[in-house]
Amino acid sequence: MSDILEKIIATKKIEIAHNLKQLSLANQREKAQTNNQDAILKPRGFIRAIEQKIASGKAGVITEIKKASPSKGILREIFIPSEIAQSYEKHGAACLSVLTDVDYFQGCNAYLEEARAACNIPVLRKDFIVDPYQIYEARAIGADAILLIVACLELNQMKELEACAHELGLDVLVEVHNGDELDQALELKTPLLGINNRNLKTFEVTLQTTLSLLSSAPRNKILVTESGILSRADVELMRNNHVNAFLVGEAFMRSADPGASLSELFS
Ligand SMILES: O=P(O)(O)OC[C@@H](O)[C@@H](O)c1c[nH]c2ccccc12
Repeated sequence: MSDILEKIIATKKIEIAHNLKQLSLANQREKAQTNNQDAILKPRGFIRAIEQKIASGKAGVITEIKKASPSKGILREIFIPSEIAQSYEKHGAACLSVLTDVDYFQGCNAYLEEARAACNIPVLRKDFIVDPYQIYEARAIGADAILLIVACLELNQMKELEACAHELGLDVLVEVHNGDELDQALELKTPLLGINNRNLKTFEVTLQTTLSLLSSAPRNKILVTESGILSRADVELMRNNHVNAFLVGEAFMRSADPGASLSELFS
């Protein structure tokens, strides 16, 4: 595991222990199950939304709501998740990804709740998930999908977390950085496979990461290229290589009008 990831996970474990004292696992699960019975809060199909965009010949873009990151610091001073969500939806985003990590990304659960309430598209809880508690919590705050990062999980643990998510009706995005991680990710059921172009050890970003793993990914997977998509040339390079799903944050967060930048990048 890389240094920064190790640090984040150590902090995360303290956060989980703290949250468990505020709200028990049983209570968190009950909230999640109550949401599944609610017309507005029940899961919106995350994978389906991406598939529909791709089937209509468009890119399936997961647009991110992220105030800051460990590698770049503050990305956006005036940060209103509900407005950003509406702007993304209006300009054709397939889904949202909302950072809920407090300590390293300046996110929070309320941002996800606000963003989801302001739109009709599915929302991924972008966080560092290492415990089923966080999956119940994700559903309890209205998330439609979760992220599992292979670099910070054992295979058995990952399978357990995936099963927990699926039981709650959550979709799963599994994230890899290299071939070894890809092999592990293929042991999961989810068809949604994210390739992160950011090296978590050096923070170096290269789209080569996605290109180099393409030939190892089975055709039945939906590949999502993640991080460092900044220009139309980047988008074109990916689409020419049949990568049609994208996860983009920084390029939109630095823009005065995130939705307008989405249109510019993908029109
Ligand atoms: O802001 P960018 O370079 O467009 O990247 C978005 C997204 O890929 C990135 O935020 C990310 C990918 N995987 C993560 C895991 C945790 C936190 C953040 C991430």
